Amino acid sequence: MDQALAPDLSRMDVASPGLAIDGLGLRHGARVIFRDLSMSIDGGTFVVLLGASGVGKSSLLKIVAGLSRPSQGTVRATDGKPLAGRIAYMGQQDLLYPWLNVIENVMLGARLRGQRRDRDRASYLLGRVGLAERAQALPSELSGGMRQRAAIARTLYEDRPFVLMDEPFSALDTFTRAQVQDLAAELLVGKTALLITHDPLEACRLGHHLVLLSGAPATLSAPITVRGTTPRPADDPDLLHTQGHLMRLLTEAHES
Ligand SMILES: Nc1ncnc2c1ncn2[C@@H]1O[C@H](COP(=O)(O)OP(=O)(O)OP(=O)(O)O)[C@@H](O)[C@H]1O
Repeated sequence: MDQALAPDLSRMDVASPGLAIDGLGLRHGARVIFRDLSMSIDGGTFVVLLGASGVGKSSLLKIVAGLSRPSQGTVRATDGKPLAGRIAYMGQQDLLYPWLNVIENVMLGARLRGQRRDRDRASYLLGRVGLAERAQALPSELSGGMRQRAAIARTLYEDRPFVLMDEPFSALDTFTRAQVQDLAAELLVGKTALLITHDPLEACRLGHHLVLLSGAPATLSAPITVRGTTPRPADDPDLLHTQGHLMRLLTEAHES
């Protein structure tokens, strides 16, 4: 890729605001998924949320994204402005439009908002996720991992101050996963990000702070802070130490 074509994707001149999650509760029928969850995320920090399957992580992320309503509590941006329109959200389903090719899917947000589409930026991102050759393909012609990479490119294309991602790299092979993690760490510098993963290594490579959701009703752990700049190498001693600690906490949460 010609570097002259690379847009300035990691603008750091304006730091993103933070997020204030206050007293969130959620129930489905008689079942309380969580109650009174609170968390502050400083502007420009990358928080990773982990926890057992079914504990409520996606539900929490959807509430933060404004896609579902909590039974109680609030989510606010720390600059006091509305969150609506400032969030890039990538759910577990890629939600690619089947009738649009890959590059049109990447630029979908601009199309839906009636904005000018930045084809250079979309091409650059597709190159970085290894899909340059598949820009004209339809989603049905892609593998699961390729579809996920297209969805990641679409999320990063949005260039929003708040980025929420639900297991964005789960379908990727080990090598591609590390590459796309590196890209996310690079492009999300300065953004306020909340990412869900089941992979402790991924959490430790990318997160400034790691938070566990566990129990029924679920509660949030105190944040675990990982030292060093991201993306951390997989053999970084601080990373390995934190990964071991995290594994112990996840095992304890599973057994309790
Ligand atoms: N619309 C719904 N109606 C009823 N129950 C729901 C609904 N959505 C989610 N749940 C339940 O809420 C709980 C939390 O689901 P959620 O998808 O948030 O879990 P998760 O931690 O993200 O799981 P996973 O890691 O498997 O994605 C689950 O027990 C699920 O069955």
